[in-house]
Amino acid sequence: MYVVTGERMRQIDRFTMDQVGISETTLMENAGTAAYLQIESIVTPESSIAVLIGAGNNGGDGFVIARRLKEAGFDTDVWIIPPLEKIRGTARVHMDIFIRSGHTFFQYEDSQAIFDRAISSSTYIIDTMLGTGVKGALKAPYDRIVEEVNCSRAEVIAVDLPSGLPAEENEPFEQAVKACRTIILQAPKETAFLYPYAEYYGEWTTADIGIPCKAFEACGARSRVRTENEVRASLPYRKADGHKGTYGKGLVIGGSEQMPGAVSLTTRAALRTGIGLVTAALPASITATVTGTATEATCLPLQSNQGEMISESLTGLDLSSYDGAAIGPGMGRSHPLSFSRIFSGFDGLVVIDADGLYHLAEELNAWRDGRGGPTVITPHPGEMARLTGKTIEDVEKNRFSLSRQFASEYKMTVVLKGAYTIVTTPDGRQWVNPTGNPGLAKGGSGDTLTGMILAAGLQTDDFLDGVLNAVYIHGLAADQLIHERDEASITASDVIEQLPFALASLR
Ligand SMILES: NC(=O)C1=CN([C@@H]2O[C@H](COP(=O)(O)OP(=O)(O)OC[C@H]3O[C@@H](n4cnc5c(N)ncnc54)[C@H](O)[C@@H]3O)[C@@H](O)[C@H]2O)[C@@H](O)CC1
Ligand SMILES: Nc1ncnc2c1ncn2[C@@H]1O[C@H](COP(=O)(O)OP(=O)(O)O)[C@@H](O)[C@H]1O
Ligand SMILES: [K+]
Repeated sequence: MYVVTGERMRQIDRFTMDQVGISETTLMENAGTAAYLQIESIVTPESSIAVLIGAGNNGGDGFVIARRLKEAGFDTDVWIIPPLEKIRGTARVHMDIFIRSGHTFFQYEDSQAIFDRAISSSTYIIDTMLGTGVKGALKAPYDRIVEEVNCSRAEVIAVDLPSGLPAEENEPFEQAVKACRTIILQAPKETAFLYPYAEYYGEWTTADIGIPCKAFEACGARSRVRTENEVRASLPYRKADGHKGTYGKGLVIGGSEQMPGAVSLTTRAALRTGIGLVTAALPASITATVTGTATEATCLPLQSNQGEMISESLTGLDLSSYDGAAIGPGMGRSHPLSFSRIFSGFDGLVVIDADGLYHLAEELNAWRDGRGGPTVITPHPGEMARLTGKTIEDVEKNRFSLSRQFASEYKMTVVLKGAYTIVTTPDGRQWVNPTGNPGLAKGGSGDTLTGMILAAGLQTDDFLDGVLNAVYIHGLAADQLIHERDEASITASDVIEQLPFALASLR
């Protein structure tokens, strides 16, 4: 499933019409019919339905939906919001089909008092006023109507986009329909995965309107949602004759006297994700904490000062016997640490997280040319802000484009965490992760993910599959936990102990 901007969707529509040869009239018929079939399965025969139609093609979809609802015998009132002469092109074609099929409509400008009553007495409102063509703040009368729709008790079903909401990131908006559900046409738009926009969609589904995959590829769509099927298909199996070396030997570098638990979580998560062997490189004074909780791990005690590892202990590390390393969880920030030097001659997977990202930000230029092996960074929005010199607000407003810029500039795979984590490769491919819940918004969740990424990345032929699977399964484990437990009380340790079940559910 692709994720698009409004502009990309327009290019894809145009390609489908001009190069594939499916006319706009057919696409609109498909869109309206696909949306109708979903609406029909939600509404009941007793429902009273109001379809609100705008001037553009979103309104055109509305005419098809309204025609199908009326033909099926549903109690449906159709409200055309703009003056009739504003409805042109393909939307006009479908308006004429609607009229020639013998159906009637109301015009908002002639009967505002009746409109107000209809809005307050309808059980369902179908919002086909504005879609991806919305520009700037809502003009009259849409501003007033959106307010009224949002105050009504009706269940609001938006088509493609809640009217007024932009399709892509970093677009300001003041007002939009707050839908209970949104039926998104063909491909989710970026804002379905960005807050606060995402709240306006309510629950959403997609409706296939017949646009071929080729149109997405030809128009350069590069963002997708990671699906469960893709995770299942790329999940590694244990070979009958496999041994511990087959599944990766990983080094977790981190921990401090102030934060001994982080490296323990990372190590345990790596073990539960199937790594063959894991070693924790950490200040000598905290080895007992880690071995006490991750019995299966081996330790590499490092020299420290004031409870934190020092530069000399890192430069002395011999990485030659490891397939990959994760660095950063709980390591502290008191002493300057340079990673570029220790990893420059290492061609294994490197995952950088937490305090590791603080040290990385101090020497970013040294990473511009990439390394021999893949580098994955896992910033939360605060860490991404520091890495990019932006504010957290800027990061949250530009999650797709900033990830892409950073991944390309520093040749790293960026896992920008948060609700709907986005994974971006240096060549600009992007995946939105659909799993996870606010139960994960708790200290230790990120440390867990880091261990999972290291372990999963060492077990797949392409490390990227491992990264995407780890992000998906981390969220899936948390989603499974909240079936029976309260979201607020799940911990990172619970997530780690759920991993065997989450993995089993994907086999
Ligand atoms: N192009 C295609 O092939 C298809 C498009 N489809 C539908 O078409 C939609 C996009 O159609 P359009 O590009 O016509 O755009 P819209 O239908 O979103 O709206 C454009 C209209 O809204 C008005 N408008 C824009 N900003 C406004 C504001 N701030 N306040 C008040 N009015 C405003 C414009 O003057 C214009 O009349 C999609 O969201 C989808 O629902 C579907 O029919 C499927 C096929
Ligand atoms: N609201 C949410 N919905 C889904 N996932 C979330 C949500 N909040 C946090 N997460 C996930 O939880 C993890 C938190 O990581 P991070 O902030 O680094 O935690 P810590 O540093 O405390 O270990 C990330 O994987 C993030 O995507
Ligand atoms: K709409």
